[in-house]
Amino acid sequence: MNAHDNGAVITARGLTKRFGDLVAVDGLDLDVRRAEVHGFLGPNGSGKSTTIRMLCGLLAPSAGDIRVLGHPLPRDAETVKRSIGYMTQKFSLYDDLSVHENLEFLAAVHGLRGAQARRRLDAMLERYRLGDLRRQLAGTMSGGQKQRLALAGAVMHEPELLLLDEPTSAVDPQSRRDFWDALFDLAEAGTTLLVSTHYMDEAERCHRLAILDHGRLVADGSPQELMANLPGSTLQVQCAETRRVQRALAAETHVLGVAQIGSSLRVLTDRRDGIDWLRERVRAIDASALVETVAANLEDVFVAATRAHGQSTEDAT
Ligand SMILES: Nc1ncnc2c1ncn2[C@@H]1O[C@H](COP(=O)(O)OP(=O)(O)OP(=O)(O)O)[C@@H](O)[C@H]1O
Repeated sequence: MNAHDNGAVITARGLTKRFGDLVAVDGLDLDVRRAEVHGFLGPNGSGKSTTIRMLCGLLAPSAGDIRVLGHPLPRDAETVKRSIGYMTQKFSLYDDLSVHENLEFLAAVHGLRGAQARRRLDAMLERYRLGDLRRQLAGTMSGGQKQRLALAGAVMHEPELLLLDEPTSAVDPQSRRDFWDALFDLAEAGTTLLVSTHYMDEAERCHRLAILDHGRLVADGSPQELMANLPGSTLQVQCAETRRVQRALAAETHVLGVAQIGSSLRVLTDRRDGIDWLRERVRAIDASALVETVAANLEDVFVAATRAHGQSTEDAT
C-alpha cells in the first residue's frame, strides 16, 4: 500500500532545504490526509512558504523524501502539477485581463477545451460569485474579489490537492469567512487542502495543524488536541498596576508569554503549579491582584510551541 492508498495525500520525511548556510526547512516530517484542511502555522521566516513550494514541486529539497498523491517529488513534478492547485498571498493573475479572460487563459493552460472549458468556466463564475464581474479587469477588483478569482483559477482544473500560502493576508474579516466556507466546500467534495496562515481564528477551523519554528515541526495535531495537551498553565491576572506587573513577569524565565487583554493580563507559564507560583510573584508587586486559571486557546499553543527561540527567525537573521 503506498501513501496515496492509505489516505495520506502528502507524506514528507526528513524534508530539508538549505539556502547557503541558512537551514530554512530542517528535517520536517509531515502527513496530510485526504479531504482534510491542514493548517500550517509559524512565525515569519519559519519555512512555511519554502515547504509549500517543495510540496508543489516548484523547489527541489536539499534532502528528504516527498510523496504527493502517490508520486515521488521532485521526480514526478510535472505529473503532480497537473493534479494540484497553488495559490499564494500575492495575486498571480493578469491585472490587464478581465475576470473571464483570466479564467479562459487558465482553462487553456490546463488543457480544457470547447464545451468542457465553457461549462467549467461558467461553474467557476457562479460558484465564486464572479458572474457580474466577468468583464471587469482583474486589476480593478477589490482584495476580496481578487481572492475569489484567484481561488477560482486555482481550482479550474479540479485539483485533488490545493496548497494555499497565506491566501487571506489582504482581505477583510467577512471575506476571510466566506473564503474559508469555500475551502470547506472543497474539502467536503474530497479536495485535500494545506493552508498557511497567521490568523488564529483560521487555524482553529482546521482539521489538523502543523506549527513550524526555525524550519522545524514543533507541534502537530488537531486544534483540540494541541490545546488539551498544552504543558503548563494559562492564567489571567487582574490588578491595578498592569504595566508594572507585565514588565516584571516578562523577565521571568517560567513565563512563556504575557499580554494585556483589555484591563487584565493573560499569562502563559510552563509551570504545572502555575497559579500558586504566579499569585506569589504578582502579589509581591500588587497585593490586591487576582489570579485565576483560564482555558487555553490556540494562541497559547502557538506561543508555547515557538517560544523556545524567543524571537522569530526573521528577527534572528
Ligand atoms: N530563495 C531564497 N534564497 C535565500 N533564502 C531564502 C529563499 N527563500 C526563502 N529564504 C529564507 O528562508 C527562510 C524561510 O522563509 P519562508 O518564506 O519559507 O518563511 P515563511 O514561514 O513562509 O515566512 P512568512 O510567514 O513571513 O511568509 C527565511 O529566512 C527566508 O529569508
